[in-house]
Amino acid sequence: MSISNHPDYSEELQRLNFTLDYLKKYHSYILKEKERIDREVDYNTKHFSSDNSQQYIDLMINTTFQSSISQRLVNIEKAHSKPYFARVDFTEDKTGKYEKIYIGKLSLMSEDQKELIIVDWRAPIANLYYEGRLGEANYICPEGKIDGQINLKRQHTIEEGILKEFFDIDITTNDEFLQAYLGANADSRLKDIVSTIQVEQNRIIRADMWKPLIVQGAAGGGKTTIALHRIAYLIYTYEKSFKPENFMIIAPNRLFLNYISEVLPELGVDRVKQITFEDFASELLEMRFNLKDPNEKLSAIINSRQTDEDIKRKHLMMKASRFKSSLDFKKLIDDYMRIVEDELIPQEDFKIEDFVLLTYDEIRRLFLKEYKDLPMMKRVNEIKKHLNNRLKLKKDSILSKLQQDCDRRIMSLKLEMPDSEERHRLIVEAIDTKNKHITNINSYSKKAVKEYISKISPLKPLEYYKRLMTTELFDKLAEKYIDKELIAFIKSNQLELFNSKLLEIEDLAPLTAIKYLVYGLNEKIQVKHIVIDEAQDFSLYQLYLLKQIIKDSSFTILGDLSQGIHSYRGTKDWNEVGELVFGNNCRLLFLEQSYRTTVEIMEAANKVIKSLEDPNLIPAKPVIRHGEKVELIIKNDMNEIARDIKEKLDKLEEMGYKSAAVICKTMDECIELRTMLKGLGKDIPIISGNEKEYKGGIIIVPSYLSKGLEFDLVIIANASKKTYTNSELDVKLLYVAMTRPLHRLYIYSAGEPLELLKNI
Ligand SMILES: Nc1ncnc2c1ncn2[C@@H]1O[C@H](COP(=O)(O)OP(=O)(O)OP(=O)(O)O)[C@@H](O)[C@H]1O
Repeated sequence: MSISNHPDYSEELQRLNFTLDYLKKYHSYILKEKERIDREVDYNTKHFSSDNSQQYIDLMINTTFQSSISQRLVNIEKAHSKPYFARVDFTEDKTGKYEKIYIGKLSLMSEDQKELIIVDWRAPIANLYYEGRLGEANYICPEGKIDGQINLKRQHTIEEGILKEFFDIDITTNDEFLQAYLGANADSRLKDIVSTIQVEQNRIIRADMWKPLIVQGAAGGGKTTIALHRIAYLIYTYEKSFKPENFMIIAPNRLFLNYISEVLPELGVDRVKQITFEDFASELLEMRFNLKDPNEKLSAIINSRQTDEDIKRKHLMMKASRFKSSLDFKKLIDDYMRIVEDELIPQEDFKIEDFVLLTYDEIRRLFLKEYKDLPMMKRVNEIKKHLNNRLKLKKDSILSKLQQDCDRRIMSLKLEMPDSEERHRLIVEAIDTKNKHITNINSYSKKAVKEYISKISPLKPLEYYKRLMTTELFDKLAEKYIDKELIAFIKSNQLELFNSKLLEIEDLAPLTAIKYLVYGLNEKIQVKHIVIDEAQDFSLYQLYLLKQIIKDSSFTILGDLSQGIHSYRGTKDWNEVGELVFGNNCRLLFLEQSYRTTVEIMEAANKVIKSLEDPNLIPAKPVIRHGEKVELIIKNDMNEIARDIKEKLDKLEEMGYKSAAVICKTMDECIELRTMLKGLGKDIPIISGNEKEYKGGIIIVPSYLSKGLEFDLVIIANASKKTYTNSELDVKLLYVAMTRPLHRLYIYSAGEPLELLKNI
């Protein structure tokens, strides 16, 4: 039925036109306001006088206002094309008031401030749309729980300000809206999902900010999307207490950051810190470094063409990585820092001439006990204050003691010796000696503290780390955790890295810990809530460190253990994270439903991951969206496969798809296949992980770099027995690759395929 025949059509049309008119009026009002503020800021900046404190305050307020009004203007402009996406009619039990709530991405009040024309999706009342069903419902707002009845739930499709469709629903689950959304093609950027957020996702978005939250989410469960919506929600809810700059999302690489870059602006939020762990560590360390590509290690581990020597080295590499990522390594660093701490203060009293002002024991007590909670160099600052105070306090009494000693000496000379030249000489000598002491003390006291403190010479964090990792000290401290072979391997590997002026990702947590313990945190860092995506690849040490150093910050940690392809250094069990990082004071929530792909593809991927028989790896439940069966195509060699892939990709548009990825296990295989395809006249770029932007279209990508991304169609280039094994890592890589497509999955095999694929 055409919507124009719907009994409510004219009401809905009228409402839309009214809203659009109102938005236009509001837009020109805000624009005028913005122009006024711009003029004021401009005037105050040009005529700024540092003596005028009121002017300074006005300027500060107006500049803050300037940026929020600009954001508001952008949001209003965006709302012109789609001012709202849903309506909920709600009758409040207590007052009997019947409200028609239109939900959009921003809130809009009527001029008299009496009516909400659009309610922001993040407002408490909007929760009715996400969680409530027709009939009895309630929502929680600052005034408490509001009970009532939902009389209508309606979804609207509005494009460019034109009402295309609307339909009524009960629960916001697997409805037509969601189906239409999921059936669409993959973009080169992740998109917002405000109109189709599901109940399990909504609970994560709206969970209490102050309780650390860990989310185990299936592939395609919406973790990344939800992480960004949660940030937008928290910024809205805590608008009065925090600025967007206080929120930070840590993502695996810059390509991924680019992929997610449009969601927050779409949600009307900007200035949120979006960063990789490497870049954040660089900010914390206040230093630049060259990082060895972590994927190089992974490539070496997963390379299928290996000699016995390679295999031995690979095992050592994994063990070394696991140790350097563990909390045992944290303990080792703590032990080391205790040695550093012990050596830092000079083993001498603080004195002037022979007068002891503060004993070494007293200084040591201040350093190790009194100020033990401060970073070492901050403790030194406190000690400096003590030394200065003690000097001020004691100097006069030292001087008067010298005077008294001298007077006493003169008196006794006078009593004991007859007046003689000798007595005169001795008296003059006593006075000279006293005066010399006084001059010495006066001049030395000016620099005494400085001199004492200058004997404290801390190294730079990297120097401390090098000292530990390349000397006997490491053998001594590490022997209680690991064997000699591993100690030797770690040291020689570390030396190689230092000689090439490189660090590896496992070095960043210990280095940052050293910096933090010796110097403290960069004070410009003002993060209050940290969201970590793909957190399964974070080590316990990394998570522990973030929790330790950003003390009053709260956390949302999202990941999927089934995709833990760096599990030799990453996390294998969320309960362990909960216990060891958060002392069990956290919530663990699950996203079991997968929205990305079809039932057919998800079922095939589940069969693969289930082969690991790990109870921590929970299979994903696909949303009911059917598609073509997964095709396993066996060819004789890669040349045949390349020819077939070319044919498929040539038909991409014909099949109605926009994006496709050819996924190989390793980078070497990508390069090989690319050359073959080029020889066939098909030039496809390879994603190497260093790109700053993903432009969509067709790409070749190694399995480990495809994580987090999605494509309409995916081709796994070669899942033969020779390429993949049944090892945990290989199975997870295959699982990651298989869960990237939205619509179609082809798996090729040169020769016999991996056994566990045979029954898909
Ligand atoms: N409620 C929803 N409504 C519409 N689309 C959704 C919903 N939830 C997730 N999606 C879509 O599902 C896809 C997967 O989302 P996302 O990439 O956030 O998941 P993920 O859990 O991070 O996946 P992975 O771990 O596999 O990388 C995206 O296209 C996203 O838009």
